Amino acid sequence: METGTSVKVQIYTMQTVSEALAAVDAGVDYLGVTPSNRGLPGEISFGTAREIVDALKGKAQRVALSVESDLGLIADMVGSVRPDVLHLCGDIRLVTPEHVRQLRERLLPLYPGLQILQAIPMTGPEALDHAAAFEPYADSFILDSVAAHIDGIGAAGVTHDWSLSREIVKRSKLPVILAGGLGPDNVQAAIAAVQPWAVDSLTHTNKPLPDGGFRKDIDKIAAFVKAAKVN
Ligand SMILES: O=C(O)c1ccccc1NCC(=O)[C@H](O)[C@H](O)COP(=O)(O)O
Repeated sequence: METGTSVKVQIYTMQTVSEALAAVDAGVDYLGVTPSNRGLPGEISFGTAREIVDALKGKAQRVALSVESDLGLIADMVGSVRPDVLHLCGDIRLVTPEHVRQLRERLLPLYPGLQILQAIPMTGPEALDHAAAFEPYADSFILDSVAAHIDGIGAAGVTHDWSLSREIVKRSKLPVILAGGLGPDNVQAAIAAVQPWAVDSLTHTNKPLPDGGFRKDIDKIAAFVKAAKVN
C-alpha cells in the first residue's frame, strides 16, 4: 500500500472499462471490481474484470473482492483477474486469520507484490478484536458496514459507529480504509471523526438504472474525491 499525507480514495464497483477510466480522470486512486456469480450488487464476470484491470494498468491501483470462503475459488479469481489488491470480504467465521495466512503462503509466490485488504465487519466492539486477530496477515484493513441481505461484508449503504473505527485506526499499524454509507455529503465528517488512510464508496456514488442495477455517477465520484482530498 502506498502511504502519503493526502487521503486516498477507493471506489467500487466498476462494471465497464469506460466507467473505470472516467473514475481515474475524476481522481480516484483505488478502483474496485466485483468478479463473482453469486448475485452481488455490482458483480461482473472474471473476463470483464480482467479487461478492466488490464485497462487500468499504470493508471490506478486495481482491487478485486471476493466473498467466497473456499480458498481455491479465491485463488482462481486472483489468477484470472490479476488485481494489485485482493479484498477479502467474506464471512470471517469461515475465512479466518489462519486461512488468510494460508492464502498469503499460496498466492504471494505466484503473484509477488499482491496486497491483501481484509474487511472488518463493524458490527460492534468485537470489531476491535477481529482487527487485532487479522493484523499479522493483512496489508491493510477496510472497516465496513454489513447488510443482512447481501453476502459478505459491505455494500450496505449505511454508516456504522465511527468511534469504533477511530479506535481501530489508533490501535493498528496497518493503513485503514473507512467504508460504509459514505458519499460526497458525509465523507469530510467521516475523515474528521476517524482519520483513516483512505475512504471508500459504492452506494452513494451510484446512478441507479431502471432495471434495478446501477452504473457509477462520475459527477458524484468527482464530488467525493474533492471533498475527501480537501482535508
Ligand atoms: O461490490 C459489491 O457488489 C459488494 C458486494 C459485497 C460486499 C462488498 C461489495 N462492495 C465492495 C465494497 O467494499 C464497498 O465499496 C463498500 O462496502 C462500501 O459500500 P457502501 O456502503 O455501499 O458505500
